[in-house]
Amino acid sequence: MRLNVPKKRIFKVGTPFTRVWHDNPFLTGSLQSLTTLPETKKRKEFLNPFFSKAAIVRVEPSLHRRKLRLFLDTLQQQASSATSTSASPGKEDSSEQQQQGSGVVDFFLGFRCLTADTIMDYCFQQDLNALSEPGFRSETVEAFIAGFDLALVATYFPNFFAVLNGVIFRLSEGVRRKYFAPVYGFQTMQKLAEERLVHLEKNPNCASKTKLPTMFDAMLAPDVAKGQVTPSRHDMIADGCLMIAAGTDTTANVLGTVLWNVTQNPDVEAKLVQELKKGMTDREVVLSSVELEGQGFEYLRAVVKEGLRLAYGVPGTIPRRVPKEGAMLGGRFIPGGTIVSAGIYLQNTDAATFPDPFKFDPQRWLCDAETHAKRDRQMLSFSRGSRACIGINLAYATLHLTVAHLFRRFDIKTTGYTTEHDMEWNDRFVPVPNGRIKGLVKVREE
Ligand code: HEM
Repeated sequence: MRLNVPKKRIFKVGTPFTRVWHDNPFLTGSLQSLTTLPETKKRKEFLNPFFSKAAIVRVEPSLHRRKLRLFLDTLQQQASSATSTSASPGKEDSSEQQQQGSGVVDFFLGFRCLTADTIMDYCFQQDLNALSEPGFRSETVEAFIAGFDLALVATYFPNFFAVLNGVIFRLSEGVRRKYFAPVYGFQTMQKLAEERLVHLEKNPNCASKTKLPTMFDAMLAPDVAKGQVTPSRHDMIADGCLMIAAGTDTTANVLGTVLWNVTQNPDVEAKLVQELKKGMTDREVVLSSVELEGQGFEYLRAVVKEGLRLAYGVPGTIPRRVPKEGAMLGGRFIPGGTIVSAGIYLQNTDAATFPDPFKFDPQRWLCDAETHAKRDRQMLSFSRGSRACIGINLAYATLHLTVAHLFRRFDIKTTGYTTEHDMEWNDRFVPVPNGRIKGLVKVREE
């Protein structure tokens, strides 16, 4: 039952509405698969400190800003090597163009390489080196992307999905890779998480040398006095897969939404660039996310917030089971065990809270405190309550840093390289667009 009203009752701290989970060979055992609050709380005792704001800020210089520099340097090379003849709007294969130094960049892939490398480096202290692949064409990232083709099958036809996996798992790696890319994508995530865990088990002190623990370090060193128990190996690997699956596309989608909408709205772009030029006088300097969350970057934050709203996070259902005694929802009694859901898409486009809801209008976030709080409460992009997104701080840091430096340094033209149709999306658990957002990159004039 899809409900648009009682999200405050369902998505709150200590909610009696439990997560619904269908068995899945990759993610069962992970935080996301835990349905009851006590078991969720136990796992979060390990994970929450790792994803806290303080923890993210602490690693930022060696993580985000390093990855961001790599990303920006690649764009810089593209912009510098562009020739006047090679980049013409409407050419079909802009990834090829990108390799030839035409100045056209496949941002769909670029953003995913950035988010995948950032998340993996943060969680495992080891990334895919995807940002260094020519044209951002990382085979592993492409396999992750293909993985979403199976997400809906896994959600709506879990039994068929289990049988399918059983069959595909028996095939050789080469065959899986060639003919079953979505499954191969998930298997790749599983393998990477496992490799990292094995490495840590064999080298228990390696994190203390770098002072940057991975998410597994906390789990491998439980606080026995607090009654903590290391999750099983299988469950830790599932958590590793979960972080890549949950954080890569979601964050990259917001970046794509922002890039498209800003470049399609000259007034918005002019305002954003004006603010960035004022706050970032030297365009080569990389600021911290804390600086970008301070005074002088209000419009930047409004742009990111509006991008989050219209990227829809997980747009379809985020299902919850009604507690066994039943519940009154929207003035009706709903029997216990019924599966209900409030879709993020419906919440984020509620016309009563967001007038002209499909318009990309960062200005709507620059309002009085009461209206801002009301709009903020209505947004469900990261979900809310006990099962809200655990990666919200990592996501915000990535978004503020990337949007600020991307638009400060580069003038990007998407018209002629990306169409409205490319940007229309389908629900594959996350929104998957028809095409890929591409743009011609030039260094912005001072
Ligand atoms: C803009 C980026 C992101 C958006 C919009 C987003 C959105 C969401 C949403 C809506 C949920 C709840 C899903 C549900 O209830 O079924 C969720 C859960 C989750 N997210 Fe995110 N997410 C983002 C980034 C990240 C990142 C960067 C990470 C970590 C690397 C992450 C890790 C998780 C995890 C582990 C859960 C499961 C929490 C639980 O089961 O209690 N997310 N996210």
